[in-house]
Amino acid sequence: MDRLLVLVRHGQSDWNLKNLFTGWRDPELTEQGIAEATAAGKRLKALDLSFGLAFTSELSRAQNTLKLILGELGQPDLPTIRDLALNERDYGDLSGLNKDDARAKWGEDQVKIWRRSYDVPPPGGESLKDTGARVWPYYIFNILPPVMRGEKVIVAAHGNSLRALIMALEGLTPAEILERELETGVPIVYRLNADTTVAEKKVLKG
Ligand SMILES: O=C(O)[C@@H](CO)OP(=O)(O)O
Repeated sequence: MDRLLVLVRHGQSDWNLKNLFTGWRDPELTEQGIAEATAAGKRLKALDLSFGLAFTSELSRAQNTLKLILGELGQPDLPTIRDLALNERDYGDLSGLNKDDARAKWGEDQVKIWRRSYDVPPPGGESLKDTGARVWPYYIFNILPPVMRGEKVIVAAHGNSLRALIMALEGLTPAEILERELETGVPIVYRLNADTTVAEKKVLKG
């Protein structure tokens, strides 16, 4: 049975372009982001992939990325479940601030800790661990069952909500996840073993 799971971070958003902490704020895709999502759809189509079910967050950059991908695949009406559990990590008080301005104010090291450490939350926001505490149960109870039934699932979400998922899926340590970056609009294709571990992983870069 093909236990297929595709994870894709949304295409470039307006706030990615402006270098602003985004979190739960809801900017649109840029033209480049639209092109990235379209290209992601074409790459999945070139592999002859089609899906039985899609998941996305409550944020429009992820929803619109999914829509563009499904359009390319000729599956615009694919059943899609949206859930807050897949939203980006909440950046709290940093949301809306420029990342370079934050480095100038608090220092490179502190900003890296807020952005990439496992368990240090930014003021008023979530750490990656906090994000994992909502993403991972959602994965186990909602996403994994259809994957294991062979329904072929695509998840369009966010840099940090997907890093939290990937950490558990690939069994990465806090030190390993610190260095893991996800590019916008690049699908990661997983095939799972019968025991839910990863059998195969392919990153679909252009
Ligand atoms: O701003 C954000 O919400 C995220 C993703 O774009 O940024 P970072 O790379 O700092 O985690």
